[in-house]
Amino acid sequence: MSELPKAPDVVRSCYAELVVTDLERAHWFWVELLGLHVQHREDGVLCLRGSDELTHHNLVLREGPVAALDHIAYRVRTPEDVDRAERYFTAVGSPVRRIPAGEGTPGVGDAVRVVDPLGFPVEFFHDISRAERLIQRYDLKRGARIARLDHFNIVVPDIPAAYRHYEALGFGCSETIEDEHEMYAAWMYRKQTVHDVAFTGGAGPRMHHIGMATHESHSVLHTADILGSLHQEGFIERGPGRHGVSNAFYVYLRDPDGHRVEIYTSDYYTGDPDHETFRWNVHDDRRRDFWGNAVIESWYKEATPVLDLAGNVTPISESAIDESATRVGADGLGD
Ligand SMILES: O=C1C=CC(S(=O)(=O)O)=CC1(O)O
Ligand SMILES: [Fe+2]
Repeated sequence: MSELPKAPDVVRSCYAELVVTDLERAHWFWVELLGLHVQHREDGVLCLRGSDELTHHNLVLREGPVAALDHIAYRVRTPEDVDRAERYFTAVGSPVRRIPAGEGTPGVGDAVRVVDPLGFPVEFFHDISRAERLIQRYDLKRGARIARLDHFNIVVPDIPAAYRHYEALGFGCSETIEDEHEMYAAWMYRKQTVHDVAFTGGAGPRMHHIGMATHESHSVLHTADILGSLHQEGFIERGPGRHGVSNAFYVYLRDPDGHRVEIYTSDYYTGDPDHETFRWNVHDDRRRDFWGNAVIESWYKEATPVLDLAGNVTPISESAIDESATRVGADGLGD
């Protein structure tokens, strides 16, 4: 097989574009409840960001008929890396579309969108509009006090294939869940934290969740308290709790369309060149919740469909393995 072109130099996971069926209802959840800042609004589109985000957005909500992931987006180091992404994904046989500045997502410059080998719609871009510095605008911080987007979690039927794809893009691996036969999950990074992307085993391609970072664990608790106060506790799916993997403090919510979001804080540094992968045994019931709390079935089974470059929902393939069927203490749902 001839040598592949050089992969693009990914800096970080930057934003996701989600299709929502009712933009006003989504505005209530993501802006009024969670406190994301509105950077841009136009007919049927909302561009939102956390307080630490210095570029145009971390989340784009676009009103449409079917709740789905339109694309996830990685920022690359240079404009030339957008060209590299186009060459690389063309060489691996992916559908590729170049999107000139002004013709794609508001605020984003020249970009390339692909359907990657895992079936996910992914954008690579460098140029994006700058935004007002809100890092110390404590007067504007509300709800979950979200700082920035931290990661994407994607559902894939073949975890080793996902691992190989992202390893080829230069991602490191911080943690895995394994046994002597299988890899059940993996967390991979380009920025120097636990992950930019994680893989959950299951029927896919589907989007499991977007992880939004907040600075303090009391903001995670405060998010749950706000929902309780509003008698909207039904939006809480899992947690609050302490993860085994990543050591982060977390709560998972489902938005009005069922899109899952994790409010996440206090993971750790992974930037040394010899950083070693920490491997959890699938039979350790502290792996997903360090206190041994059960992972409810919807967290393993439910996820968001993804669109192809034509905007059609991508069919999914079943997974050969099912972590939730592994009998492990509190969260084994199998026999
Ligand atoms: O961000 C994450 C960190 C850890 C976990 S887990 O539930 O601890 O595996 C899940 C997660 O991928 O959402
Ligand atoms: Fe996560």
